Amino acid sequence: MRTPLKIVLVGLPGSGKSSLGKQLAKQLNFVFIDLDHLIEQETGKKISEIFAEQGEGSFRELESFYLKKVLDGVEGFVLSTGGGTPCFNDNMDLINEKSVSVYLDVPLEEILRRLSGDQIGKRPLFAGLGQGEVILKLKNLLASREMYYLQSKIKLRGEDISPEMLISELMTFFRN
Ligand SMILES: Nc1ncnc2c1ncn2[C@@H]1O[C@H](COP(=O)(O)OP(=O)(O)O)[C@@H](O)[C@H]1O
Ligand SMILES: O=C(O)C1=C[C@@H](OP(=O)(O)O)[C@@H](O)[C@H](O)C1
Ligand SMILES: [Mg+2]
Repeated sequence: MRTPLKIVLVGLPGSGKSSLGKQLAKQLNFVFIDLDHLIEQETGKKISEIFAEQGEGSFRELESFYLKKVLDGVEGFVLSTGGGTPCFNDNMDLINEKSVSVYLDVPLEEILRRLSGDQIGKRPLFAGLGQGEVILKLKNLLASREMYYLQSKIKLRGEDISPEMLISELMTFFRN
């Protein structure tokens, strides 16, 4: 595999971008960047506070700004985006121009299992929703976002996508 690289993970909330990104970066000895975490660090505010105080529009502007900054930076990183990142402004085009994009396509039932409990409260898009409403929200998000996710260079489907699976797909991608 040609290294170093820029690897960007995309997918629905709960698909495992943040968790898998961290593990993948460790295995590849790359820098790990979580876009939400970076925004929180740079603004000194939680994502939920930005949504509540400034609205989603402001969050999307911040998200595009920091995405561009990371993509323009030095190679050798894994970037975990937020679920909406590829779907606003020209973000998906930029991601594909500057990196190897990977779509984590996890079945909705599995995402629903993962997003129960404390995980919902951390995600403003799901705040205050009951179980039935969460599945409806996920279905709606997938319907409107899949067209962006599917533009990814690598697509992985499964309930438990491991760093090893991803590394194997990356090697195939670069062989072809
Ligand atoms: N492969 C997996 N199997 C089971 N649970 C997982 C897996 N990957 C992530 N999770 C759990 O699902 C939740 C959401 O994962 P996270 O990495 O934050 O997703 P994302 O960043 O895509 O929203 C977390 O509680 C995490 O521990
Ligand atoms: O899907 C979305 O629009 C969002 C997903 C979140 O990230 P995760 O996908 O890591 O939950 C975070 O960026 C923000 O709450 C908005
Ligand atoms: Mg995340």
